[in-house]
Amino acid sequence: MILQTDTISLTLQSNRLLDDIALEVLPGEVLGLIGPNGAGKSTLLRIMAGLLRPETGRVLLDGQDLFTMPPEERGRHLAYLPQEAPAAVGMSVRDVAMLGRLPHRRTSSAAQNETAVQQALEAVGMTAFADRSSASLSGGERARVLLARALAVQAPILLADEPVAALDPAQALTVMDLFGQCAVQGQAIAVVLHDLALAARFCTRIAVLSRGRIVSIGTPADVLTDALFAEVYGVAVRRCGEVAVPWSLVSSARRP
Ligand SMILES: Nc1ncnc2c1ncn2[C@@H]1O[C@H](COP(=O)(O)OP(=O)(O)OP(=O)(O)O)[C@@H](O)[C@H]1O
Repeated sequence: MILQTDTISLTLQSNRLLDDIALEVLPGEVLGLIGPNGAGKSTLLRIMAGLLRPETGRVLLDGQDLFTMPPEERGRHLAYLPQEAPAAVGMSVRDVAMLGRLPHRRTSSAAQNETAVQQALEAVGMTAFADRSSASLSGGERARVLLARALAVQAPILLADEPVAALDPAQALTVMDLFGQCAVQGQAIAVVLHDLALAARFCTRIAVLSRGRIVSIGTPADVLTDALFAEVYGVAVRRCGEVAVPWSLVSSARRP
């Protein structure tokens, strides 16, 4: 399945949050969405997930307007991992992951749902935690359970908002590698990241948002240039091999 945004714009409280965003997420790719704080990444992802209506423009799923689709059908096609989620008090880790199966409640058997949840918990290394209260988890463990909930949907499109922000380097690598495997199996993945080294390593394409506009899109090598770091983030970088390390501020006045 292909997810497209067709020149999306959104203004809230006189703020132009998104401006003419035309983007597509293709099967087999991990599309990284990067950009400074407040650039509009989460807002864009929420619109792409059908959780927020754009002011103008459309979101198309294989050519069909996402907002005309029955919510359960949309939920089977698109899995969304939010940047933050309230603690699921009173629910076990397995229960939280099972929430990912809600869009399938009329179309899948209990055994299919159970298998999907088991596979998702295993993929994020949380099988041993299945019976634990989700409220008792560490921040990184909670993030992995939320990812398991999204994986349990088994949707052709996965939209993940900062899925590795709370993870240690080994867990972050594991999750990004998992996204790569999902893409190889044909899923279309869009992921918001602040870790540009991980974006460079694992994303097949990167789109850069700044002040609600896409200012650059392409392969990591094409996009993550020194000029981009200076223009968009206002930082100078030093190169350690292939990795660009933010080193000093160049112009705080240019930052959003
Ligand atoms: N309901 C709203 N009304 C007005 N402004 C809003 C609203 N929701 C979000 N914004 C603003 O829109 C901008 C984009 O927010 P968004 O969360 O999409 O940014 P982001 O790129 O994901 O940032 P971050 O990297 O900090 O998570 C921010 O300046 C935010 O304050």
